Amino acid sequence: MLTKLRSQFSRLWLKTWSLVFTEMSAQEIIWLLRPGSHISLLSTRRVSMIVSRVRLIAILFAILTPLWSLLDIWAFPPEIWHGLVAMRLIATAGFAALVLSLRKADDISPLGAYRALGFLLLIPTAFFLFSYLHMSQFNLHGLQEAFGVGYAYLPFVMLAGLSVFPLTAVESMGFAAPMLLAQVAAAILKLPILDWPTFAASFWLLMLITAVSALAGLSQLAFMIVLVREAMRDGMTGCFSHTSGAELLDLQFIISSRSGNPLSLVFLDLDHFKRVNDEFGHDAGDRVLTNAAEAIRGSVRTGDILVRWGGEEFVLIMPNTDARQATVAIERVRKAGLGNRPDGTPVTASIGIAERMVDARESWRQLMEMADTRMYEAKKGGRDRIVGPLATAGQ
Ligand SMILES: Nc1nc2c(ncn2[C@@H]2O[C@H](COP(=O)(O)OP(=O)(O)OP(=O)(O)O)[C@@H](O)[C@H]2O)c(=O)[nH]1
Repeated sequence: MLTKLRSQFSRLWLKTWSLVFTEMSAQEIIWLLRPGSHISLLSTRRVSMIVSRVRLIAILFAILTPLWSLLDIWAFPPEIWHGLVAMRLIATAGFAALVLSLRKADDISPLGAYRALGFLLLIPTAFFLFSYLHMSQFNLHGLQEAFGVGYAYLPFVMLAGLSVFPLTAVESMGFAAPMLLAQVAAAILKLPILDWPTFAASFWLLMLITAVSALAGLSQLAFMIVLVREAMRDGMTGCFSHTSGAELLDLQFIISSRSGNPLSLVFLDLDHFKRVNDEFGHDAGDRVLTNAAEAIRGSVRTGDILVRWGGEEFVLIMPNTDARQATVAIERVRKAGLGNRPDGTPVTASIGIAERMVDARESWRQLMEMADTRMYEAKKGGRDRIVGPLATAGQ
């Protein structure tokens, strides 16, 4: 029942937003809804953006929160400002602790980013509740009342602040919910400043601000998704670019080491490619490259990752594939062909294969070096052949 409802909601979400974000694919629009299926490159960029913004806001608040005490001292009698200043100092310590905990932002996980953002919002939410509770014990008039009402605006500021984070719709709702509940709690505590008509009006406004913030967060995320997609792919061949390929390989190496599953890496360098450029021109060379990439992709599993590593060099990352399986797959690629040169002769490649376990490599760079060395062996051995950890397969 719940699954059916969820899939119906996803379909409705897809239909609605594909009218707005026309440049995004169906999968990318689902990424705007919830983070579950985000690709790792998007996750890492999002985590670092969330964390750096949390850090910036926490630094600002760690400075402004104690400074505001001067106004409290000026506006309120000691019995009120004593409590307020004490709470401000606790909040400042919280913000400072948050900044310190985010010093090493490089190795923060998505969960760590959630925790940081949650903590950033928790401090003012708690401050709002306690300050309101504290001030409700006093009868405020004139300027003091104006200052007191000012405290009631804190949830508005916090909810508006959510808009600076590239959050999915589900995340925005999740982070806004405790602040909305804090507002409800403040009303239930029957605070003197907040009567029911005022509460209803302000709650309505809070909901509107939440919706606008969520929309702003979604737009940021949409922009980020498009940027990541463009940076990820090599525009000409459609393969993963060198940078994203290196990140994906790093991730696959970690997954493979943890799970104990094999990971094969294939280095393919097209043979005598310079001659195509020299004899038929650069455009013909580009077509040969695009056709070769297409041919490789067409002959391997969908889970395999094809990267354009350099000019006429391709790297194929094969998760859960041992050296024997990789050799079989690459033989299949060679058999299917890599397309033709403009003169009709088949395109060939010198291929090096390395596998994490059988080659006992400790990092993806070592594995890459091994595959690269073997590719050169294949070149030296006469080209159009595979050199792998098991055997050398020639023409
Ligand atoms: N058309 C085209 N050519 C490129 C591109 N990137 C690199 N190249 C060319 O690829 C050629 C690679 O030449 P070499 O490294 O000498 O290799 P090769 O001619 O394939 O010879 P072997 O690798 O030894 O078989 C150079 O001429 C580059 O200019 C590209 O995007 N498009």
